Order: sequence, then C-alpha cells, then structure tokens
Amino acid sequence: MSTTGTFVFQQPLNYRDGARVQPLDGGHSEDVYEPATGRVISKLLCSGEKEVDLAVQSAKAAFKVWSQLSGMERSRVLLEAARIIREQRDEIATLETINNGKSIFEARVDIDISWQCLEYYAGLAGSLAGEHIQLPGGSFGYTRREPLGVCVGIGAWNYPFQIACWKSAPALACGNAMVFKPSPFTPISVVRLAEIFTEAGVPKGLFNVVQGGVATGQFLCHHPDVAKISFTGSVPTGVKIMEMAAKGIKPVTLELGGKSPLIIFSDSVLENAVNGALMANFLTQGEVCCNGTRVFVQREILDAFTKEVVKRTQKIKVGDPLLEDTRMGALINRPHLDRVQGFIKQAKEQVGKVVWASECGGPASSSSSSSLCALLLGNCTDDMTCVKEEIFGPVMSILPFDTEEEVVERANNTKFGLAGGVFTRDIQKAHRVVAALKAGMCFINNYNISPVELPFGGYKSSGFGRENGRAAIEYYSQLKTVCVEMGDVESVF
Ligand SMILES: NC(=O)C1=CN([C@@H]2O[C@H](COP(=O)(O)OP(=O)(O)OC[C@H]3O[C@@H](n4cnc5c(N)ncnc54)[C@H](O)[C@@H]3O)[C@@H](O)[C@H]2O)C=CC1
Repeated sequence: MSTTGTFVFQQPLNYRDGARVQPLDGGHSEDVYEPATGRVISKLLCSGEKEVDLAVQSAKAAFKVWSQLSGMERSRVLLEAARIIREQRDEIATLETINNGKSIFEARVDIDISWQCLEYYAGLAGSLAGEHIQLPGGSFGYTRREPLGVCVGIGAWNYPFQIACWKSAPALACGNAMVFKPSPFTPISVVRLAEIFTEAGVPKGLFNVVQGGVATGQFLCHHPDVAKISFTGSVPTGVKIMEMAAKGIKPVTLELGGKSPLIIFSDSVLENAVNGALMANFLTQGEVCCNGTRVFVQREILDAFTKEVVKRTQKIKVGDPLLEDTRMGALINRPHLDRVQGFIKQAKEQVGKVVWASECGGPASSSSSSSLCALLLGNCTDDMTCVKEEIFGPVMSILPFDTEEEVVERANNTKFGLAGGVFTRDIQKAHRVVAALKAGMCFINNYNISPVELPFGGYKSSGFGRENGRAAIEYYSQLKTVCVEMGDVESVF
C-alpha cells in the first residue's frame, strides 16, 4: 500500500456556527475505517437530540441573514466556494479515497463535478424569479420564489462529498440553510465542505454537519423546525424518511437504489457499447445507484460483445486506490463485501451455465482490505436474484434478447426506475426506446456521465424529486402568489 498511514484526520467532526465542535450530547462512538486497508482512521461521536437541535437552531439563525440577500450576492459566495474546492481538489480527493475506497482518479472527477455543481447554481441564483400575471381591470398578480427554511440533507457513503454538494448547492442558491448528516462510514470530507463554505463567506451556521447514524437521522427528520428533507440511500430507509416527513408535512426528495437496464442493439458501434457497459457497471467498484447492471445484448452480437467486454474487464487495474493507475479500489467495508459475495454465490447456484469472465473474489491487497475484482455474469435470465436485486458491487449481468419490443418490456419489468441506456446507430430506434423506458435518467450511446446541468432522479421505487439542473430549484423553493387589487372591492354581501 502507499502512504495512507500517515494521513491525519482533524477532529472534531461535527460543524456548527462556523466551527468544528464536539457534539453536546455525543452518545456512542464508532470507528471510521479506511476501506483499502481496514485501518481505523477516526472516531465518530454520534450526535444526540440536543446537538441536532443546536445545529438546526444555528441554521435557523443563519437562514434569517442569508435569505435576505439578493441572488447575485449569494452567487458570489457560492462561486468563491467553488473556486476553493477547485484549488483544493487533490487534497479533498485524497480524503475521499482514503475514507471511501474509490480510486483517486475517480475521486478527482467527483470533486470536479462538485465544484461544477456549485458554479452552476451560483449562475442560476441571480435569475431565480417569479412571474407577473395581468388580471382584469388593471389588477395583477405576481409570484415570488421563496426559500423553504432549514433543509436537511442525509447522505450515502458512495459519493460523500459530491452528494453534499448536489444537495447544498441548489439549497443555498435558493436562500435556504442546511444541516447535513453524512453516512457514518464516510464522515470526513463533508466537514471540509463546511469549512470551505465558511471560508467563502456564508453566514455562520448556514451549513452545519451533524455526525451519526440512524438515531441522529431520525432526530433530524422529526425536528419541527426542519422544512425539507433530501435523502440519498436505500429504498427501505427512504420509506422510513417519508413516513417521518409525513408526520410534519415536510417535502422530501428521495434518491434511492436502482437496477437499471442498458440495451445494446446489434447495430451499435461495438467499442462504444463495450465502453458504455464498463462505465455503467464498474465506477466506484459498482457502488453506484444508477448503474446499468442489467446489460441486454441483442443475440447477433452477444458473442462478439461478451468476448470484448471480458477482455477489457480483465485489464481493469484493481488495488491500492491511491495509486494513479488504479481504476477499482475497495468496497466500502467487509460486511458489504460479504453481501456482494453472497449475491455472487447465489448466482452461481441459480444457473449452472454462468460464464465467469474474471474472478479474484476476496481481498486484492491485504487481509483487511475489501477489494473485489469485477465480475461478468453471462447467459443470465430475468428471474435470477442477481438480475432482480441491487447488488451495489462490481457485478455485470449480461442478458441476451431478440427484438425491440421484447427488450423494452423486460427492461421495464422491475420495481426500480432510476436510469436506463440504449446503444444503437438507428436514431429513431434510440429515441423510441428511451421514450418507452420507465426511468428518470436515460442515456443514448453513453452511460453514467453526470453533467450538473441535467436533472437527475428516479421513477417508481427509485424515488422522486430531482437533483441538478434547473429542476432542482423546484425542490428547494416554494412559490408565493400575490394578488393585487387596483380597483374597489366588490363585496357579495
Ligand atoms: N441511491 C443511492 O445513491 C444509494 C443507494 N444505496 C443503497 O443503499 C444500500 C445501503 O447503503 P447505506 O448507506 O447503508 O444506506 P442507508 O439507506 O442505510 O443509509 C443512508 C443514510 O441514511 C441514514 N439513515 C439510515 N437509517 C435512517 C433512518 N431511519 N432515519 C434517518 N436516517 C437514516 C444513514 O445513516 C445514512 O446517512 C446500498 O447497498 C445500496 O443498495 C446506497 C448508497 C447510495
């Protein structure tokens, strides 16, 4: 391994009123691991109800100041935060790699997408506006786009810094404050984001971080002064978040799991289709919600595609995520590795003729690492567990198909609806197929690129609400209608 053992993580990990703080009522403490080595890199003190309340009150006070600024004033601060992130890109990416296990190459891309997200919403902040509507007799109405108040962000462990930016950038651009709770597995980089916001000039308390797990998340969701919850994570937790939000009539954005289809027609440019399938499956060791893990390949090119994808997968460099040429690092932790390997074992049992392209299952670098080589499952059928359930690991299932009609029906036969992709040279077919896919984020002739200008979010059990793009503004603001009478009041009484 390279030199991660020397990296010092600053404590404490909560952030409130513009500074790192110890939680007032820190309950139990949890170890935070470096997935690639199994080394304990930090201790996490889980915040209790009092600390959550302090963070919300601090955000409430900052909201009063921030929400009164003009969009242009907010824009300048967000642009400065984007600039600092860009300047500290490598350092933040290193934190992310050590705490998450993804390759440094990918972590740098995540950080780039993060500052781009801040720049994008800084650009929109100055033009957030309502409309003017003419009414009879010279009367008129107008709408004001107003912030919601204190928004809560609850993040997953696969994109810790990027998720925090995808939530905070539109929230802050609209004039809200945010209290963010990262996953207890990846608490480190979000605190850096909080420091950067302060350095950029947001009022103290505008972006606070509370650390903890389920209980801390529940205190946040139940807090009466919280106006909105934006959640990224699993479907079962999404259900619980919605239940808690329902009690307080709080709007929610849910970015949940997926089991997305990638459809490769026989007229595709084979090299592009293979590249697309790799992009759709192996980023962040396969721990990506929108991955196209059900790869439907038209039978005419099944052999050629499989041969090429096998060749390319075998060349993926798995190992120490801090090395420049590594492309797949370690899964988040041992229990998750065990879960992924459980799916693989079951797949082997369910179908005797599964084609295994590469298999080095188990630790790639040290006994405490959770690295796993990429796996390809050929000749899969729709009823296999590995084809139905989200594995969240580097496992691609290849499913042969014959006709367009058949593949669209099979692609949609899932409770999820986060993403989908199609590779073909036939422009009409491409648009016809994506129009028929029941998924929120569709790709034609590419997969898993994340331009911040495009809205992202799911259909069906993959959630609702949108992140990124102009659409996210709708989810972090509310519309006030003002009706103005220019004449006398005609009473019916
Ligand atoms: N849609 C996506 O982007 C992601 C989906 N997932 C899916 O979720 C699975 C498990 O990943 P986890 O991070 O363990 O997901 P999770 O849903 O258990 O946790 C996500 C976040 O919610 C918090 N949380 C958990 N229970 C809560 C509750 N009752 N109230 C409030 N907050 C709560 C967690 O502390 C964490 O910050 C993955 O295997 C994958 O299938 C995971 C990460 C991202």
